[in-house]
Formats: sequence, structure tokens, C-alpha cells
Amino acid sequence: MVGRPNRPSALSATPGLAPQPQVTFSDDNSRVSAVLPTGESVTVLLYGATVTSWTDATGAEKLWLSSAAHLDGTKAVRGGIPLVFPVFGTAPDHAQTGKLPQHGFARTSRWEFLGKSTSESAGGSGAADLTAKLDFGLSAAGLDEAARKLWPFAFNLIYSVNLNRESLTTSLVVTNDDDKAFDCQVLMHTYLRVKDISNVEVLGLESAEYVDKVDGAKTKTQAAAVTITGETDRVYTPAGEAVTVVEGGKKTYSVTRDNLSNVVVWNPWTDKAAGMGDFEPKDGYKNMLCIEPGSVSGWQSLEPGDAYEGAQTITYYS
Ligand SMILES: O=P(O)(O)OC[C@H]1O[C@H](O)[C@H](O)[C@@H](O)[C@@H]1O
Repeated sequence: MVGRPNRPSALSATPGLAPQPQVTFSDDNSRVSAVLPTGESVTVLLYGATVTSWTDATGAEKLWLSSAAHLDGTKAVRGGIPLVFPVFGTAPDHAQTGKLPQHGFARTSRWEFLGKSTSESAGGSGAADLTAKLDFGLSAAGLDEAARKLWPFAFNLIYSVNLNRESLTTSLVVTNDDDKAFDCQVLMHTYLRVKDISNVEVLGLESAEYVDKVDGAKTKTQAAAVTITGETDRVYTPAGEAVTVVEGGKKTYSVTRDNLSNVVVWNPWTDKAAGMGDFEPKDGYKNMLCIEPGSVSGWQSLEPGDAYEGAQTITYYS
């Protein structure tokens, strides 16, 4: 057999032209990665279409992933960006989704890798402006029988993960392919990596209403910047589209929402982290903060043929 190097090349070889740096894509049966010529990278597990890693050019990880996370398709991934669909938490009183497990089935289903592409931003000058795009799909045919029975609708999900030098954008399009209407909720459960949660402030939620899930689901109004000093689990409905994470007085991330009206802020703190078998190290709650853009305080009601799209863009500042 004639051997062919299967290591992907990072250089294109157009005859007569200097080689242009390219995005390096790789995929196997379980995950897909893209690496920009400048070094930034993203990895997506087909199980759940879960982003498990996003690094900057130096290889520094921007997402938190538990060292005990199950990456073998036996349990939703603890860390990265799990996708929540079609129900956030559980909704026992909601007829269509009431029997589904916590956060639905998108994060525990195996998605199909639909394809990859590279684009250059307008006015870009080459490698520095490349965006790598990975697309994933899930429809009723991709669900296991149990999930199909619990949510018996024909649907189509397209999840796109876009990586450029400064940011990661994830967007989800939900299409109703059924002849009946269905309700759904959508959320991107992003685990941001932080150095020390005690130095973190979240800006952009001042004066927003929120439901405090650790205080009897009371509705409250955020007075000032959010700081995390204990278990925190809040569903905000902010007026603005961006929240900013500041650490030690320095802006480290901004998270911008497109057509997602809520943002959940979650940190399990000591006791809850101790109670989760897949949360390691146990003091890892100090190094993570979930900022979860979603549409979860009501329902997206999709008529047959209708589609809904929501997206987040996370930008980091080093
Ligand atoms: O343990 P999981 O099912 O992954 O859920 C983790 C967390 O997700 C969201 O942030 C919810 O608001 C929390 O109530 C929940 O504890």
C-alpha cells in the first residue's frame, strides 16, 4: 500500500504563489478540532456537540472542564459548553417537556458533523483574519428511543461553532419539521475559566431582574456588579445584550447574546461541587463561572416550518 502522510498540512500549496497559512482541521469518530494558523483552537465532542476546549494562541484554556468529566458518551460533560435543549432544568408542569431529564437531550445525544469551512473577514489581510466554522446537526432520527418517546416531535437542530483570533461564537438554529407546534427552551451552558472566583465581578446585569434559584425562586433586582461569595444560581433577564467578566479589575471576557433574552449565572460553590461525582478537583469551583446565555424564562413556540435562532459570542481579553 502506498503510504500517504495523514498529518494535515497547515500550508496550502498553490503553484506560483507563496503558501498561505491555513486552518488545520482534524476529526475522528468522536471529536472535531480546528486550529488557526496563529494557534487559537477549538475542540467539539460529537457527544452533545459539546465544546470541550477553546484555547488562545499560547495554548491557554478559556473554558473550565472538570478532570472527572465523562467524555465517553455516558453522561453530559461537566464543563466546556454543554447545549441545553428543549428544556432548561426540568419542567414537570409543562405538558410537552415535563418528562424529559434535566436540561433535555441535546447534551446527551450524539450529533452529526456536517462540515467545516474557513472564511476571511472583509478587508482582512490574510491569516490574522481567518474564521474557522464547524457545523453539527441533530434531528429526531439521531435520538435514542427513550428521548424520542419523551419528546415525539420532528425537529432539526444546526449548531455552528465559529472560531477567530479574539472570540468564539456558537449559534443554534431550531426548526420545527413537524405538523404540530412545539415549545422549546435553548441555553448554552458555558463554563468560563477564571483564575480566582473571589476576584471576579460580572458587569452588565445591574438593575436586571432575576430569579434566585437558591432562594426559593424569588424574583429580585440586581443592585450592583455581581460577585460570587457562595452557591449562585440565577436566571437574569437583562436589558442589554452583553455581560462583561472582570477579574482583579481587568476585563477578561465579554459574552454577547443574539436573540437570547436570558443569562444564567451559576457557581456551585463548596457543597454542591462536593456532591457532584463528576466535578473535580473539588475546589475547581474557584476556577470557573458559568455564564449561560439562553431563552429559558418562557418558551419558544414554533409552528410547523418555523425556525428560531440564538447565538452567543464570547470574546477574551488577555
Ligand atoms: O448538573 P447539571 O444538570 O449539569 O446542571 C448544572 C446547573 O445548570 C444550570 O446552571 C442550572 O441553573 C443549575 O440549577 C444547575 O445546577
